[in-house]
Amino acid sequence: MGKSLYQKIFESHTVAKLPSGQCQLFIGLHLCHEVTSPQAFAQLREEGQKVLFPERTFATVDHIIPTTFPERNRPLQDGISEEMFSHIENNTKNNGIKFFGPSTCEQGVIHIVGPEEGVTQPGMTVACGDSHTATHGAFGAIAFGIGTSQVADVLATQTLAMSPLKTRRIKFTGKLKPGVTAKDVALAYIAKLGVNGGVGYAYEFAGPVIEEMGMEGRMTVCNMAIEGGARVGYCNPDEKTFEYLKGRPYAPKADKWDEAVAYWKSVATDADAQFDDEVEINCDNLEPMVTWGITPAQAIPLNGNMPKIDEFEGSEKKVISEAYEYMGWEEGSKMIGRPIDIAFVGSCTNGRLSDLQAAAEIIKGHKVAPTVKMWVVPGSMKIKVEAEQLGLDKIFKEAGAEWREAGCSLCLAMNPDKLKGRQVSASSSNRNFKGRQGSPTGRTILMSPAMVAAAAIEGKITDVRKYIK
Ligand SMILES: CC(C)[C@H](C(=O)O)[C@@H](O)C(=O)O
Ligand code: SF4
Repeated sequence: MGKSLYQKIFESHTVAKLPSGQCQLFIGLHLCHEVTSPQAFAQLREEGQKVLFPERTFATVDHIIPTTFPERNRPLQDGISEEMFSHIENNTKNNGIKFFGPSTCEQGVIHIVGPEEGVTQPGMTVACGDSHTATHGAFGAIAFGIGTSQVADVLATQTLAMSPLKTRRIKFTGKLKPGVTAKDVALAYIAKLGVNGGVGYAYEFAGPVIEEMGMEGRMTVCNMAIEGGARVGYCNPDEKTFEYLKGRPYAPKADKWDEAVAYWKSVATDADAQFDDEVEINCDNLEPMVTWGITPAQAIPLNGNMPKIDEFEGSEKKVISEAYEYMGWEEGSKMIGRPIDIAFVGSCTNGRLSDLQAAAEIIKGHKVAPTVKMWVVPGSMKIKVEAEQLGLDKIFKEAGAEWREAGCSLCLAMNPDKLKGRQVSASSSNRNFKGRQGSPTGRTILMSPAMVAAAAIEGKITDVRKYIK
């Protein structure tokens, strides 16, 4: 019987069976950011341990770094942020770990930098102290988030104690209509399967819609796996994957390339592989999606109605009521037409070049509504440079948007970018939890970058398809 990519990679990276029944899994690539690593490095120091394979860890600074000058200048005004920044700089320097920092113009959100530098490759196990690590699964890797104590385990042993997950293949069939994007696909599967639907599973994203999608779209789809409860989400590697990686700084060089591609091809799911579960989602009639509530699963098609509280029972009813209470909308009403205050294009979900291009295409020749502030935050410094070479910065600035430096920015607001009071944000990020964007009463509406741009123009949630040229 054939095997899935998940099974192949998990088995080939298992170095031992532990007395606990778990497997000791070798971690090919470890990614680090400033929030979840300082304690792990401190633990190693206290225990007198060394980083076993420093060449397998790569780090950057993303969450706390301001996206404007002079706030970005060191020392950072916020003491805790400055401390985290110095820790990651010193810890990487003292342990011989590569740091993609702002001074070398390689900095960015870790899940954007890994693929961009070519350190993320098919067939790998990838771990990072961050829940959105499944992003790297877009390359045909098993990638998952870990906690700080596990970060210490990886630094010291390059392995983790893990149990294999069950597998679910989600086949996206049909064809996306114009104006419908990878973000809408992501919101659609989470809305269908629920925020806990993927608990205990690795999600394989497959089918013609995924095959058609570019690498950046696949990263968006995988990025949000955890929002549907799945710690791992991946796509099978194909020619687009190899094309994306070719020539990247850490990708295999010419003499090693063919060998690498042969291995990468070998890890793809076999035609006769069995899954614990299979789901099909037809995308022919998929509409642009928007969230209305406080979880990414509380998402509806743009022209749809929000649910009525009475349609639900038990704990589900409680979550729905809580969402209405927090957001302050009338139950059963629509999201289209609701005013927004902030429009945010960025994050590891939708802060890549194609996302900025999609937003720029919509906003070109228009102005941001006077009631709205629009922030465009490239996911990495390299993306910023590429976007500027294409003139995207000018398009945004002419429209009245702010063009910023790379970082997580408003996605989690662990930096100066924050909502104020009850502000409503149209956001291309991945989480709409209560208080997520820096104000304890702020409200987040998740959507695609193109939808954010359209909302910025009108000052309210609107149909992006009106603006497709
Ligand atoms: C700060 C970090 C641990 C966190 C995560 O794990 O995802 C953050 O990136 C987020 O998106 O909420
Ligand atoms: S961009 Fe947002 S989701 Fe991604 S790592 Fe940063 S805070 Fe987390």
